[in-house]
Amino acid sequence: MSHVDHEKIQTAVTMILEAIGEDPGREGLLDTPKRVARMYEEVFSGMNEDPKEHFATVFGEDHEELVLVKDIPFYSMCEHHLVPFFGHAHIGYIPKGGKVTGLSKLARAVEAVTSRPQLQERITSTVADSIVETLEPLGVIVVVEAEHMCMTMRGVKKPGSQTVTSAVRGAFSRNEAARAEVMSLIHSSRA
Ligand SMILES: Nc1nc2c(ncn2[C@@H]2O[C@H](COP(=O)(O)OP(=O)(O)OP(=O)(O)O)[C@@H](O)[C@H]2O)c(=O)[nH]1
Ligand SMILES: [Zn+2]
Repeated sequence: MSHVDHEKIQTAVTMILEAIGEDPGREGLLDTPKRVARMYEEVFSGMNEDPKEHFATVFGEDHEELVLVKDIPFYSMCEHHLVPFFGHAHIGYIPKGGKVTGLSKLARAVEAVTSRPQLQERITSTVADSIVETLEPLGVIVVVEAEHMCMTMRGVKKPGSQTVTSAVRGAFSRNEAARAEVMSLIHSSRA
């Protein structure tokens, strides 16, 4: 069963089209309310997903050194304007006690958290806290870099501006050198 109410979205989209002076009955718009409902089902597919569930896959690998998955692309919807913001997430953690998770699970957690109306700060801290609560690592650092369409196509209109947020937990919050090392690795292959 779908987790979104398609009929409600269709009614709302029809009303928005009328409100802006469009004719929802014209040919090009006839299926638009249905399409938008399907699109919202897809882009908000993480509404009922707990990112922590992805960290159930744990390997008993004795690696108490940095694991960094960087440049994880994501798309999300800004909760203030319901327009996209998109960019990359970088996740580094230092496992403890053999609790090493599958690399793809870090990207899956990003997918779960970004697939709902969001704030960039909340994406960043939710991913970091999910890792802390499940893998109990020595440290976690999450960096998110994004462009917000509400700042580019409308409003202040500043295309190209990037918002960078970070969340640091455990060893990374106490150790400036460790933090600096991860930041340089994140940006190492950039032009
Ligand atoms: N902190 C934070 N702010 C965000 C995010 N996405 C969008 N915003 C901001 O949310 C704010 C909403 O401000 P409001 O004054 O309520 O709305 P507005 O009149 O549409 O604001 P403008 O965008 O300045 O035109 C704007 O400053 C957006 O840039 C986000 O992920 N984090
Ligand atoms: Zn916005």
